[in-house]
Amino acid sequence: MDEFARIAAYFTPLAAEAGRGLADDAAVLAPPPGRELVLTVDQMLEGVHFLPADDPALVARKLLRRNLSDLAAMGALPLGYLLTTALPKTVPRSWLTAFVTGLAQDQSIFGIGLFGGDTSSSRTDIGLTATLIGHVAPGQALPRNGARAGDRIFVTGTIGDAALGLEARQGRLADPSGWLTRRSLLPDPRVGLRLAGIVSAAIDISDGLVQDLGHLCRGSGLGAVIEAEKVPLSVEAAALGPAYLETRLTGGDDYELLLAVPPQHIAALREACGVLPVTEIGMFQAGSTVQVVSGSGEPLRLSDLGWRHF
Ligand SMILES: Nc1ncnc2c1ncn2[C@@H]1O[C@H](COP(=O)(O)OP(=O)(O)O)[C@@H](O)[C@H]1O
Ligand SMILES: Cc1ncc(C[n+]2csc(CCOP(=O)(O)OP(=O)(O)O)c2C)c(N)n1
Ligand SMILES: [Mg+2]
Ligand SMILES: [Mg+2]
Ligand SMILES: [Mg+2]
Repeated sequence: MDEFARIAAYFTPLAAEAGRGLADDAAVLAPPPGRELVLTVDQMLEGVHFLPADDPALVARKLLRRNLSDLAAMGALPLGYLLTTALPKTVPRSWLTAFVTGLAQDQSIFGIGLFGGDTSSSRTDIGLTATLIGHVAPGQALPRNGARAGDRIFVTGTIGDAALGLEARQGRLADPSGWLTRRSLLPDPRVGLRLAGIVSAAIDISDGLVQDLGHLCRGSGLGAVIEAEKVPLSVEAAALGPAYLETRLTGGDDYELLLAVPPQHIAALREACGVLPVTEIGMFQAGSTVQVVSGSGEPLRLSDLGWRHF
């Protein structure tokens, strides 16, 4: 099947109205009236972001969800996406069928459609990119640079499951319930929370809690202190014991939100998050470094702060 047959068979059925049946040279999108557009792009590369044997449906969904998480960090709601695929000849049709099934599933869950994309071939590894387009009320996008000294640091959900899940998928630790593996393969982006006017800064955790907190600190011209024992962890992660603390704090792939919250807004934050757990883990302060301390205030030495591409 050549590129054009493949687009028609697999991708045209996923197209949103703005995608014009994938029949024109580009998409034409009418932004929701009175809203600002929010644009983000992230890649999924075989061997870097996913394992060659991973279920293609889950690869597709994680591709969308990693981008949806960036929209969530901006306080934006999603509209749709552009997709690029670079596939080697060896990829069977069954891979593509599963891949588009995953896309369709998350399109329906998150209410998004496909606007268009680009298809090319790859010599060896699979390369995938999604550009998500969302919208936000004018001036309400959540910045990384708005934190103030004294703002409390909150995270959604639990931290560290995905990094442990990757270890499990690579056979380096046991995951009897499958929960850690699930969190590594299929993150839950926190889209739809109404955080504008409540949080002073936001970022999603992709590289690891400590490194991404460093990005908020740099953006806001501050330092921060967090208490390691306060970082929320799942029952499954807790069962592995303290040996995995550093992995949890720096491993990344969490796609939870890390938020700066003025103390007087904490009740409003909890209200906005409803049943989604949010946990206070520390505070912003004058300075420029991220300190991780134990309950007794002892500083923790981390050998690595988080994921970085070379
Ligand atoms: N190759 C690139 N070209 C242009 N902008 C980039 C590139 N890579 C990253 N950025 C921008 O740099 C910032 C940080 O990127 P990144 O670390 O990928 O953020 P995130 O973890 O939220 O995906 C974002 O504003 C992103 O748009
Ligand atoms: C095979 C494999 N190895 C390693 C990882 C872990 N990993 C890869 S990239 C990454 C950080 C997030 O990816 P990045 O491309 O930096 O996304 P962004 O920060 O731009 O959202 C992590 C934790 C993985 N998910 N899969
Ligand atoms: Mg990125
Ligand atoms: Mg991000
Ligand atoms: Mg990154």
